[in-house]
Amino acid sequence: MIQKREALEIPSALNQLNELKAQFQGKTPAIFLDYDGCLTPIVQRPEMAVLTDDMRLALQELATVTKVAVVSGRDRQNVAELVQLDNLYYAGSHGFDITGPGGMASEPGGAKAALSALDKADTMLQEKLRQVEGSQVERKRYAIAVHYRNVADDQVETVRKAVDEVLDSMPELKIGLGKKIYELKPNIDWHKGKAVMWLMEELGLSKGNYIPLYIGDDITDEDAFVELQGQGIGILVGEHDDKTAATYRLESVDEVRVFLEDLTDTIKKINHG
Ligand SMILES: O=P(O)(O)OC[C@H]1O[C@H](O[C@H]2O[C@H](CO)[C@@H](O)[C@H](O)[C@H]2O)[C@H](O)[C@@H](O)[C@@H]1O
Repeated sequence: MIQKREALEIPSALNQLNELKAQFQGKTPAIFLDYDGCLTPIVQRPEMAVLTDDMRLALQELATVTKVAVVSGRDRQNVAELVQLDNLYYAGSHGFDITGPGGMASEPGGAKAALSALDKADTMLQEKLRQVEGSQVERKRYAIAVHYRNVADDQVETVRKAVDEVLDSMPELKIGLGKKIYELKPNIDWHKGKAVMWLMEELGLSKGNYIPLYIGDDITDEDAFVELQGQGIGILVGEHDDKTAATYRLESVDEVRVFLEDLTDTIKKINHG
């Protein structure tokens, strides 16, 4: 039975570090990280969310001691270019498009069939929203984010209506919600949680020596928190509009970096017995 609580009811990962690490039970944590709101703060536009050198260094160090994957709603190529580290795994479009070191590349959710619907929806949305000031249509390979962060409050309904109209004519797609975005995604039972478990299997991490640890801030990260209850650790950054299935929380992107730096030292000790 999945447990969900208010974000403020769950303990801080930094305050309860020892308790959290006890759950590793000698296993090495494999690290799965969301990008926006986790590795970079939420900002006005997607192209402004740039990774700091400090965070990049923390990720680089971590990837020398364990497997590290960025699991993002962004386009996979886009997020890989923002992170700029080639020893990480990247799952883009909410886990539909995955690459990793050594030329690893896979699209395990089977989203290719939705490509032409996404192309059509992209064109329709660009057309419908051209007049809505502040709106932004962000095409990813296997999703479209319609941003309304910079849209006047009384125009947000117009954005939603345009999204619903497009979806009405496209059974291949479904809606997803996020922070000031409506997302159009393939209408397939695949999400970040399934992508995490797929990576655990594919990388041979499910055999008992690794425990998955996922950090994220948004509603789409809940699929991963749900998947990991009882078999891993979920950490929510900040809060979103709903209850969470994560078991710990971190306040901010800065706290994520501090936590990851500590984790690198801990994993070094685990790996050296
Ligand atoms: O799964 P994530 O890596 O967290 O990606 C989720 C969405 O993040 C981006 O949008 C969000 O961040 C923007 C920059 O801070 C912000 O302006 C926007 O309001 C947020 O919703 C990204 O642009 C989307 O494609 C991702 O789906």
